[in-house]
Parts: sequence; structure tokens; C-alpha cells
Amino acid sequence: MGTSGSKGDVGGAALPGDGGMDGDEGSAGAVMGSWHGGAQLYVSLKMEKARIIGDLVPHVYGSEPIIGSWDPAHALAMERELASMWELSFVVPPDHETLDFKFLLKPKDAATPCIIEEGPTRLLTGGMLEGDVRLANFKLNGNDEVVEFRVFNKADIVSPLELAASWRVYKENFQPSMVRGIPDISINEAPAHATEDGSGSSLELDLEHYVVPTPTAPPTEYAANLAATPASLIQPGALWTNDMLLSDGIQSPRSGPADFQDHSDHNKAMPEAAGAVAAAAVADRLHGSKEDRKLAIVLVGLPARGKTFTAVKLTRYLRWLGHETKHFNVGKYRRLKHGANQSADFFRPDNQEGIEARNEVAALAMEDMIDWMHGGGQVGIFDATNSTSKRRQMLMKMAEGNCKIIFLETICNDRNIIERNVRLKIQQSPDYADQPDYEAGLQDFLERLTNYEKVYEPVEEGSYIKMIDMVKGEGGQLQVNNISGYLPGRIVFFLVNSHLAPRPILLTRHGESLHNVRGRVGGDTVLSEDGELYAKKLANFIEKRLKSEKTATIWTSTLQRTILTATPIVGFPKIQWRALDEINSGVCDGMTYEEIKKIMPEEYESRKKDKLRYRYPRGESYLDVIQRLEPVIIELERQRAPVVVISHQAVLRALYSYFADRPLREVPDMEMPLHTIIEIQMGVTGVEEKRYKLMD
Ligand SMILES: O=P(O)(O)OC[C@H]1O[C@@](CO)(OP(=O)(O)O)[C@@H](O)[C@@H]1O
Repeated sequence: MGTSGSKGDVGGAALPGDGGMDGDEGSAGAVMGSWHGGAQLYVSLKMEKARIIGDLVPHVYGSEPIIGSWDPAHALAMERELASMWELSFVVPPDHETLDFKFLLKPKDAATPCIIEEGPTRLLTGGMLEGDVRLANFKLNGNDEVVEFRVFNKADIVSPLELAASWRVYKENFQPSMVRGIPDISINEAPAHATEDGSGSSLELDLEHYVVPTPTAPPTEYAANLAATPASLIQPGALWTNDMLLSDGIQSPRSGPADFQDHSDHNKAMPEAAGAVAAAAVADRLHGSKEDRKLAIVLVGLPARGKTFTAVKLTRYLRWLGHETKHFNVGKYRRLKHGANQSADFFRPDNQEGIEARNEVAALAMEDMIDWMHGGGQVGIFDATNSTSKRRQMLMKMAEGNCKIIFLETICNDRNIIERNVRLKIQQSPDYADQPDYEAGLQDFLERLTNYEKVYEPVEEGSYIKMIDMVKGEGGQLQVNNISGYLPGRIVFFLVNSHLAPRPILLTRHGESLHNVRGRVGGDTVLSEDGELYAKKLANFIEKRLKSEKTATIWTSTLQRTILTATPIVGFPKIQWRALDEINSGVCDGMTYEEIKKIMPEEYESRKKDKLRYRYPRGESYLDVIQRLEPVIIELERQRAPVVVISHQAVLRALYSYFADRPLREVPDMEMPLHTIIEIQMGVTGVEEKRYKLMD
């Protein structure tokens, strides 16, 4: 093991069978010194841990000392690359000896519980895994449940010069790429003072050092809705009889013509949204047909086509805009009424009992939705396969006189995406929560899929939107038929611009401004000293956090406290948005809250009473801010690369509430501290959040 050492390096040695490296032969010290010609292999092992299982972290362990010499307690932890992707990367000579190892799951800083993957030892030769080893199976809870994670492996030939660059990137941004607890490559490091500009703006190598807890919030209304038992299932013996259902459904006695009395006094009444939404709502109310004021978005599609995810995104978007919106998941009704582990037989086209049971729960859900609309609800998202024309006719009959139906069909022809959705379904759907054997669950679900495919009839009736292969946000197409009105138009525009590809969005306020120091609102002041220090730290953070991203963009408002905060950031384009300017405090601009209370007590009290709707004289309300941020949300949904939004307290409260699905009433009082970065990771399994506080 020809290695050389230089002072101060940690012990260790290069991988066996090294192609030999220059450098004076020293003890079996670190791998230092210049490289001996020849390209090297940059190997990347990845595991897609699509399901969070406690604090278990993927590790690698095997024969080599650096990966534990087959002692699980000394396994090497994989690094989290994305919300559900874990990675271990290292550099080896192309002709390295075979490395044998296995994956295991255990807490990062504890030896137990420790779950070693099933199957034979894995062999890495020439940087690549031998055999068909794309999956890792783990038996949880002592054999009664098997989870399967996908494994990826890549080996790229890199030259010493590329290694030099990658070494600098790794040295500055993450832990150095290590295989033996020491840099497995090293180039003369830049002199230490280079990263210190004396202002203390440098950061710890490990950004985890800055992570702070996310404030706990009560479950979102969406989560509460999912957990609640539906109204129609609470009163046993619903109004429906089977013959009613089989004759394609008729109006239930309870859901007579909707009463369109004004429910503004209703505590769920939609807040008086401002701007476009208010104008449209008035127009629809005055001119639209009675039933158009209530909208049912009825999803259509085979299982594992992303219907529920689309329903969740659409619900969040419409609620954020101030429309009283609710998601009705028929699968939940079925599980509550008929149990959660129905086999594929329940879904067979020749299973009359199954058909009746499925139509019954669909009608119950539709009945609840219509009742909810009578109570003030405006947009119901009806989430089920609704895969036959007969079922859709039944729903249309129930909607007559109550609401307008728009069918939203999701069609996916990409087998890889379907496979991924199926895997997520088996791992996460309540239908398979009790299914210990992953393979058995997979088979059952594929059989259910076949049963649906036998009877599936694409949408041709009524008003409809077809989303065809739009999941990745690349290409695909959207077909629209007989769609009109403000809200349906907004929905189409949102669907055209949103996709499910995971990418981080970083939200942060500007560095502390002079007005912040003095407690004055609004204005357009420069940064304080602390604010300027934050700007430098933020630039360091962004360089580390986004270095491995191909592209990213920096968005600021047009006020100088955000533009100055963005100045030290290099390498990414910066865009100034007026829409990101702070709430306009009108005649109170530049005042302190105490001065407002003293000089305009009635304004102060009005704002205190209803901060969401209160509008500063010649200024804005939070609802006004939300309305002007709608194009920002659409653009954030459309972006596929990371975006850093440097904006203001009120604006960030409004943007954050969208991603966190918080009700509008909470927006004006949300915690949005200075010098803190909120990372929102949007992906297939929903939205995850992480906060980094770089300084007080
Ligand atoms: O709605 P409130 O709680 O007043 O917060 C908004 C206020 O926050 C401030 C700071 O007080 O925003 P920022 O400094 O982030 O630009 C004011 O400019 C703005 O008027």
C-alpha cells in the first residue's frame, strides 16, 4: 500500500492495490502528495430511502477497516443528498482490488437498532457493483415487514486536474470525499487565511451545525381533514340504498338544490380576498350561474398516476388564494367503511359486490362534499379513480343544481414514473401498511391495477382537463375542454406550471436593516453591521449548499436591504421582483409601532383586531400581499432548479404559509426571524422543511 504521509495528517492508507502514488514513502500515513499520472475513478453509491424509518440512516460496512472490518458498529454513514437520496462517494484507482460490503440501517450515532440488508455480500470491482443489485431489502421489526430501497451506482473516470477541482469543492463545501477517515485525495490546500476575511463570515464545514428546530405548529387543516371521520360515515345507515346507487345514482334527499344564501357570517367564510380573486368572486357571484359558484374538481385516472398528490397541491394553492377548498379522498371512505386491506379481488370488474361498495362510498363522499358546499365550501377536490363513464355520470347527476364539475384526468405513459409511484404506494399507502411482504403487496397492487385497466374509460364527457405525462415538468401536454370562468382558468394555469420534480427553495429575510435596529416599519434603509455580516455568511452558505447544483437563481425585492444582502453572493443570476417588496405600510411608513399607536390609535387597534384583512391607509393588507405574490408562487412551482428568495417579514410569512399549508389566519403572526434560512424541499412525497440560523 504505497502511501506517503505529511505532517498533521490522520493515519490511514489508500485503498489496496493502488495504482501507486508519488510522494516520499512514509509510514502508513495519510494519502498526501501529488498524483502519479493516470486517471482515477470517482465512485458514487446511492440509496433511495423513500420512506423515513425513525432515525435510521443508511450505512455501508464491509471488509475494509474504513468501513468497519465487518463490524456494523463501525459502519460508514452515507450522506443525505436529497430528501430521500443518500450517497457515499469516493475516489479509487480503476484497478483497485474488489471491495466487498453490505448496506445497513442504524442511527448515525448509535449501534442499535441495526438492520443489515438481506442477500449476499455486494462486490465492487472497477468502481462498479457486480450483478443485478439495484435493490436493497431490509427486514424491519424482526421480519414482519420488508422495505425495499433502490440502489444506484456510478463510476466516472476523472483526471488529476478534475480531482483537484473536485477536491477544492468538497473541501469548501462538504466533508472532504473520504474513504479512510482522511481525504482520499488532497491537493495543496489554499492558505488558511484565504477563507478568513477577518469578518468572521466563514462557516463551519458541516452546515448541519446551523440547523435549528422548525417551530411546531398545529396540524394543518389538510392533515386534520385527512384524519377526521367523514360526516356521512358518522351517521350509520346513510340515506343511500344500493338500488339508488346502481341506477347511476340520483340526488340524495339531503342534497336538494344548494342554498346559495350568503354565508359571509359563517366562521368558515372565505376572507375577503383582495385584488383579482375578489373581483372575480364578485363577478362569478353576480353573473355566473348559481351552480358555477361551487366547483367540484373530480379526479380521474388509474391508480399510481399521482392523483392524490395533484389533489393535495391544488387544495393547498386554492386555499392559499383564499378559496374555501377541501380534499375528499374516496379511498379513505372505502378503508373506513370496508377495511384497509382489501385484496385486488375487491376491485375486479366482475365483482358486483365490490362495485356496489365502491359506488356507495363514492356517493357518500360526494354527498359530504355537497353538504360541505352548502355550509360555505367553494371548491371540492374529489379524489378517486372515477375510471368509468357510468361512475362519472352518477357524480354529474348528484352535482346537478349543486355545483359545477370539472374532470381532471391524469395520464402517465412513463413506466419508470409509474413504477416509482407504485413503489411509493406500497411503502406509504394505508392499503399496504399491514402487508409485511413487500413483494406480495406489489403483486396485489399490480393485480388491482390490471383490474382497473380492464374497465378504464378515458374522460370524454362534460368539462375536463387532461394532464398527459406532465409529472416531470418536461414536455407532456395538457388538453382542456369546455373550461370557462376565472377560477377554472387559474386552475389550468397552475396545473400547466407545476410539476413533481424535487428541488430545494431557500427563503430568507434580508440582513438586519437600520430600520430594524430602530424598530421602524417599511422604508428603504441599508443594512446594519450585523446585517452586512449576515450577507457574507449567507453568501458562504449558498456557495456550500448549492455548489453541487448545476444552476440556481437568486430573487430579491427592489428594496436595497434585500439587494445589499444578495451582493456578496457570486456565481448565480439575481432577479429583482417588485412583487417581493415588503408590505406597503402606507401613511405609517417609517414609523415605529409605538408611534402608530400614539398618533393613529384607531389604525393601530384596527390592525391589531384583524391583521390579515387590515389595510394601511394608502398601503396594503396581508391579503393584498398574498394576491400580488400569486405569480411568484406560480413561478416557484414552475422552476426546476433551486431558487433563493431574499425578501421581507410579511412577504415571507405569506410565501411560507403556501408551502407549509398554513391557514391564512395564521399568516400575519408567523415567526419569521432575521438571519435564518428556511429550506423547503418540494418533491413527490410532499413538502419537507429545514431551518438554518447562521447568527443571532
Ligand atoms: O406585519 P408586521 O408584523 O408589521 O411585519 C411587517 C413589517 O416587518 C418589517 C420589519 O419590521 O419587515 P422587513 O424588515 O423584513 O422588511 C417591516 O418593514 C414591515 O412593515
